[in-house]
Amino acid sequence: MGIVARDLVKRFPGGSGRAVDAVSFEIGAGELVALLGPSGGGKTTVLRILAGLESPDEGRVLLRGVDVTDVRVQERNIGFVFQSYALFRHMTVRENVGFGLEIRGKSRAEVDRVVSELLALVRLAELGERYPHELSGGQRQRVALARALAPGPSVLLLDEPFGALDAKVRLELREWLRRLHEERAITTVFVTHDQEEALSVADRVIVMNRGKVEQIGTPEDIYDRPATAFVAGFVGSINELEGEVRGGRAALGSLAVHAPPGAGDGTSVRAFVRPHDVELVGVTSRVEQRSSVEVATARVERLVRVGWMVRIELKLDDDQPLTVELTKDRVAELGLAEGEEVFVNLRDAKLFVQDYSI
Ligand SMILES: Nc1ncnc2c1ncn2[C@@H]1O[C@H](COP(=O)(O)OP(=O)(O)OP(=O)(O)O)[C@@H](O)[C@H]1O
Repeated sequence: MGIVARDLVKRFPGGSGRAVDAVSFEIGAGELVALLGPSGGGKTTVLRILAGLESPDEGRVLLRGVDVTDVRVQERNIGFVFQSYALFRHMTVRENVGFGLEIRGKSRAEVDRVVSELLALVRLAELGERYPHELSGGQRQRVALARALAPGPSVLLLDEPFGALDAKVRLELREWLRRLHEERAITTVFVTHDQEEALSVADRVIVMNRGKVEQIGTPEDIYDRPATAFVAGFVGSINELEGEVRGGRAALGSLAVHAPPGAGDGTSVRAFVRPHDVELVGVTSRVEQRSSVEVATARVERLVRVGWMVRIELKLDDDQPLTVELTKDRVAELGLAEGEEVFVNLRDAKLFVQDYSI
């Protein structure tokens, strides 16, 4: 096992409760895992406890099978990269990457060899003599990663490593991190509040909220089988509908979907619906027949064009909002316009009765 966190608890003086509340997980050697959650959820604190920068009030940390809870940060053999990990400004790229090796007393030849190898790995071989201010943000983060990798850590911890970069660079670095991981397979944990980043890069995702682990699973588990209402709402959903079980069906305004098993009539339910699970059948005045008994009517409140996608904000008969995303071509084909009435249908919904999920 690469990393084991066992029942970690952390309270901060003056804090209102537990910043980290009985957090346990196991990360396999060579796994790439995302710690995902909203701001203040406890992700950074967990990462700092793994690193040894913070000590837990309770619980243990094991790295490669060894209990390191009481081992100092310098002796944990960990590499870190933080969001704004400042490089040494007066040092070139090569000197920055080699710094950790120099202070460990490695020979000049050894430092040169490792630095060249890492600069090739992070695709910066040509820029070794530059200074940090002569690099782009994305290049600087790659230097920070090379520097973290230089001493040969067994674990790499990244705290929002791409958080400060613009969307395009973030996307490139994500792919690059995935490739780097395929080449090196160092056990890696990265913190992010960006669900897309977590789902597209990680082997597994740990979702945290209010100091607790909500779910641990593969990106598919998290997206397709959310364990809690929090996960369903945080990952991928922008529609939340309320309703109740009636006649064996979950009635969500004028829509109806399968009811959670065992939920009797009158049970209140919350449904989370992905925008692509809403089917927009057509404009009522132009559709001859309802294609299914489950189809409901809704009014188009707003059409928001975002690149080649159009976000369609609907209002159901009972005034609950519902958002659909379609391509521009599909919107043109359907002849959608604000103020029109349309037929909608739900292909899928994640239903929760309090904490109970199906
Ligand atoms: N040094 C500290 N002293 C007091 N409270 C702290 C300290 N560090 C974190 N906290 C509190 O602990 C809770 C968890 O914070 P943490 O930074 O771990 O969350 P996070 O999920 O990483 O959020 P973010 O994405 O905003 O960094 C928050 O309520 C925060 O205010």
